Amino acid sequence: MDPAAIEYVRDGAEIYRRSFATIRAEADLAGLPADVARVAVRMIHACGMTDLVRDLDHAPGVVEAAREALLRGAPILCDAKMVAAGITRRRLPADNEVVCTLDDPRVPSIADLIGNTRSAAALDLWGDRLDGAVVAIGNAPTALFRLLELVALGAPPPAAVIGVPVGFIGAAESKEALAASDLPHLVVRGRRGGSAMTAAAVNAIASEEE
Ligand SMILES: C/C1=C2N=C(/C=C3N=C(/C(C)=C4\N[C@@](C)([C@@H]5N=C1[C@](C)(CCC(=O)O)[C@H]5CC(=O)O)[C@@](C)(CC(=O)O)[C@@H]4CCC(=O)O)[C@@](C)(CC(=O)O)[C@@H]\3CCC(=O)O)C(C)(C)[C@@H]/2CCC(=O)O
Repeated sequence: MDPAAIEYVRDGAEIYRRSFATIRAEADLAGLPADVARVAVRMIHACGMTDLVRDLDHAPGVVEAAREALLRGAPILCDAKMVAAGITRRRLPADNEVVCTLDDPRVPSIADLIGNTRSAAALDLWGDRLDGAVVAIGNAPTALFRLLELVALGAPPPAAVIGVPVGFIGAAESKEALAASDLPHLVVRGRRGGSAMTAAAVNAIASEEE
C-alpha cells in the first residue's frame, strides 16, 4: 500500500474536538445536569457507546461533591491499578494522591481471612483515608460490595463514589446497592462499566478542561 494514500486525522486536539462534537450530537444528554453531562461525554469518549446515558444514574450534587473533595486535597481511592493508571495527574486540582492498595503484600492474607477476593480485601487497607475521599471503582464488583459493607460497619464515608464495575457476576447488583445507599454516587446500571470509563469520569470531574 502507498503510505501517502492512507488518510486519517493526525492532530490530537482536532480528534478530541470532533469526538466530543460527535458524542454531543448523538447522545441524549438533555435530561442531565450540565456537570453530569460533561462527565457522561468523557465516559462515552472512553467506551464509544453513545447510548451509555440510558444506564447512567447519579445522586443529586455528586459531581460537585467530588470536585469540592478534590479541591480540598482528598485522595482518589481506586479498586484497580488500571483505574489509577488512567487518571491524568495534571488534571488533578491539588496534586491529589491516587491510591490503589491491590498489590500491598498484606492483601492475600486479608482476602483469606475475610473470604473474599483480593480486590475486596484491598479496601480494608484504605482505613481513615476513606473519610471524605473520592472512590473510583471501575473493575471489581466485590470491591464495591466491600465498600458498602465497610461503611455499614462504621467506616468513615467517602465524599463521592464513582461506581462503575463491569461484568456479569455482581456488577449490576453492586451498582444497584450503591444507588440505593446514602452515598453520593455516579453509576452505570447493568453490566457495562470498566476501568477506562471510570478513569474518564474522574478526569472529567477533576478539570473543566476538555
Ligand atoms: C472476576 C474478575 C473480573 N475481572 C473483570 C475484568 C477485567 N479484569 C482484568 C484484570 C487485569 C484484573 N482483574 C482483577 C481485578 C480480577 N478480576 C476479577 C477478580 C477475580 C475478582 C473481582 C470481582 O469479581 O470483584 C479479580 C481478582 C481478585 O482476586 O480480586 C485483577 C486484580 C486480576 C489480577 O490480575 O490479579 C486484575 C486487575 C489489575 C489492576 O488493574 O490492578 C481485565 C483486564 C481482564 C483480563 O485480564 O483479561 C479486565 C479489565 C476490565 C476493566 O475495564 O477494568 C471482570 C469482567 C470485571 C470480572 C468480574 C465480573 C464477572 O466476571 O462477571
